[in-house]
Amino acid sequence: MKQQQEVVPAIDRIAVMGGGAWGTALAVTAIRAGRQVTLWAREPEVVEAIRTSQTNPVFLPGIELPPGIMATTDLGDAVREADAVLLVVPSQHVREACQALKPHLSPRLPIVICAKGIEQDTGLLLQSVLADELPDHPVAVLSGPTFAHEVAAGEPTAVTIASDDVPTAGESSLAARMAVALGTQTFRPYVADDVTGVEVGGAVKNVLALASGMASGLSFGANTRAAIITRGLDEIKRLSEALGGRRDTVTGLSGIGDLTLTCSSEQSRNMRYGMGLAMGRSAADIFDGRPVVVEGVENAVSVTDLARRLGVEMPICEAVRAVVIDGMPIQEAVATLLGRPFKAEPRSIDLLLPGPSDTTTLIMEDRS
Ligand SMILES: NC(=O)C1=CN([C@@H]2O[C@H](COP(=O)(O)OP(=O)(O)OC[C@H]3O[C@@H](n4cnc5c(N)ncnc54)[C@H](OP(=O)(O)O)[C@@H]3O)[C@@H](O)[C@H]2O)C=CC1
Ligand SMILES: O=C(CO)COP(=O)(O)O
Repeated sequence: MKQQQEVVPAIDRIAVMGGGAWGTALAVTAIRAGRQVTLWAREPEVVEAIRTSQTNPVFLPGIELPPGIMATTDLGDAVREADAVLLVVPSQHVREACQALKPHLSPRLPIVICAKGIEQDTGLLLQSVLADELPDHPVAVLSGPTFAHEVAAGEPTAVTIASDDVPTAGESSLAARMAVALGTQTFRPYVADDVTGVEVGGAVKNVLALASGMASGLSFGANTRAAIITRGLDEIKRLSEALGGRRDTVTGLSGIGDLTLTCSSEQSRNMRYGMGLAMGRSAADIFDGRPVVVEGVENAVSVTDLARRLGVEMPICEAVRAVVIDGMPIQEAVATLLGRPFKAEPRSIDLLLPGPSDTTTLIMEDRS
């Protein structure tokens, strides 16, 4: 008997869950790509502003939104007609967002994780949070070097979209279909299948950006930043491999791409937060009292908890945790980091290095 082939519908109607900077920028992108877009936001004032003035002054000030974004505070309305949902709430709220979404979703509606992080209470990647809460829904992850303002302004940007569904003959993977749905001349998705590697890159780079910001705040220059990026990439690679991610994913947009971006620009909230802390400023002062997500703070805990459990060494992330969670003075954290025994690069090579008792104690200069 001839088997009937499943017809996979094109993705045209997109629901965006989250009216922050990134959710709004992705809604703009989807409109530019010719999609129908409904954006759900918690805040009635965000919805009102998008409807009446085509702006989101709370989270994306200075950007005029294109016409066509339907905004709502009603989740059911947002996803009723959708062909796919972009999940763009902060990482620690992904589980509750899935629980809220669940009663409104049609069967097998694809979900695209656009947040970057690891759940603190469980140490789970967000794909596993979705597997817990929405097990019957295909999942993709969108990540990469993407400051929301630049994306919304239409500046050329490249991203990774990953899904690990195995396409059968004549079908494309979810990641490939999402790439077609969202891609434009200025927003260029690259398709991948290493969901774990892509997720780990996005979660860990936020913690490393705090370190880069702290270094800048201490007036350390380009050498220190390059060291943080390079050795930080090694931390991403180790954690990713321990979780089953592919080795070469770190060289892509969601790895070195996003890490370089976030560790090098004060547009990054994580980098700015680290800088501010090193200059003795409070969180409220750093962001002028605005509601801003700094993923690296909670993720300093989730990343290092997970790494400890897996026996993966992540010294820069550990130093960031010591500062932002345990209150260690930044100078002391830097001294601890630099005072470790010397290491081989790459770690796999067999070099006879002196043990800790032979290692000279490095004295940090006081730069305050
Ligand atoms: N901004 C960027 O350039 C990029 C951000 N990302 C990632 O996107 C995610 C969202 O960040 P971003 O949009 O920038 O953050 P914003 O700070 O701009 O906004 C966060 C949004 O999430 C909402 N929110 C907070 N808690 C909940 C919750 N429990 N349920 C539902 N919504 C909630 C906020 O609403 P409320 O004000 O009511 O709390 C707000 O609308 C993060 O994981 C970030 O790392 C990824 C790439 C680029
Ligand atoms: O993820 C981002 C860029 O890719 C945004 O970084 P911040 O959250 O540090 O602003």
